[in-house]
Amino acid sequence: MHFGKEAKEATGRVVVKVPASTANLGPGFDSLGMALSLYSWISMTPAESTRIILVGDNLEGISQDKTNLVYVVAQAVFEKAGVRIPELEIGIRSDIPLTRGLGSSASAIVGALVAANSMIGNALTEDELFQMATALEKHPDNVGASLYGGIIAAAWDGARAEYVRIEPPSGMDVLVAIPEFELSTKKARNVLPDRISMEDAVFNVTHSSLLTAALASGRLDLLAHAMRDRLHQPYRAALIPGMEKILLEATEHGALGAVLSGAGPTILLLARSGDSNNEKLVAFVEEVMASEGVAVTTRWLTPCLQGPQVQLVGENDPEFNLEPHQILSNAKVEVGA
Ligand SMILES: Nc1ncnc2c1ncn2[C@@H]1O[C@H](COP(=O)(O)OP(=O)(O)O)[C@@H](O)[C@H]1O
Ligand SMILES: N[C@@H](CCOP(=O)(O)O)C(=O)O
Repeated sequence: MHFGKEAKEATGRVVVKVPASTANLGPGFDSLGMALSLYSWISMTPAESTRIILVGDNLEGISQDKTNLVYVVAQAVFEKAGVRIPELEIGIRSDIPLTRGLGSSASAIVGALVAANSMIGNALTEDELFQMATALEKHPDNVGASLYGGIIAAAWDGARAEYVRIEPPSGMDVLVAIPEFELSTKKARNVLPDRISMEDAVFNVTHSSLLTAALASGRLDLLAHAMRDRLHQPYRAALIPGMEKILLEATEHGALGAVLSGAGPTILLLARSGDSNNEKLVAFVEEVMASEGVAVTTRWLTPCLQGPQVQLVGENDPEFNLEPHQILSNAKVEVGA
């Protein structure tokens, strides 16, 4: 039983920084994921009574009681490890906008798993965390990318998830066009058909395989061909005005490839770093979305090469007595490896 040992260890504060993720990359539905240079932070410490503090503007509507996803996931870790820590002080800050297809839920799940596990001396293995995260999220693409960083190719059979991590090719930047409106993953999965034709299934298997191999071998020239999809994007297009035109025409404006990010509504474009056409690409995307009356925020990101970074703050550390919002609201908060 872990109780005595871990309960004693769980006295300090843990701060975890977790990357956002983009899933599918076009044809790799529920399989391919890439971590992005956009982050959320979770601080966690045992407390006399549970308090959940939300920091920043991106967490509106998130529950602050024991139904909160981060609290629930942390308790699942303690239960699996045989530890009881029912009351927690949790601070959450997220630069990842919610329900936009940038993996906010996966980042919250991975952050909660890693923070809770760090509190109890890493009683669970990384693989156990990946299995738990996949079962919670119901697909391994976002959680795998947030947990391992880089690009992951994964498969889940409902019982066990396996993955291979791929180092992202160098020289590749990521442009995201984030619409103002929200689209929950649940809603965007509900529009998918129960059955597809053999022709479309073959199209996706072949393109997903080519894409995985192209990413693994740095063949950026193949992305435009390989990032096409017939499994989910055509059905989701009706939910995202402007998406179809951007996906069709982005390569004419200098993109290496363009896809729906996760379940949307964010549109993600890959481009060569430092390409002189990159500002024109932004203008093209903004014009298309504006012509559809959709307000978007465009941002350049890069693939994030590492998973969660953990900082342990001991009880005697002066930082321990700061309020979570003081720790997390500092824009420069950087968590060491
Ligand atoms: N930090 C967080 N704490 C608690 N719940 C969160 C947090 N981040 C995301 N969530 C939950 O995940 C939901 C968004 O998940 P989802 O619809 O899959 O979109 P996405 O993961 O693409 O942002 C939010 O509405 C919220 O319920
Ligand atoms: N494979 C999933 C990915 C959902 O990603 P999210 O970031 O939108 O939650 C899907 O396409 O449904």
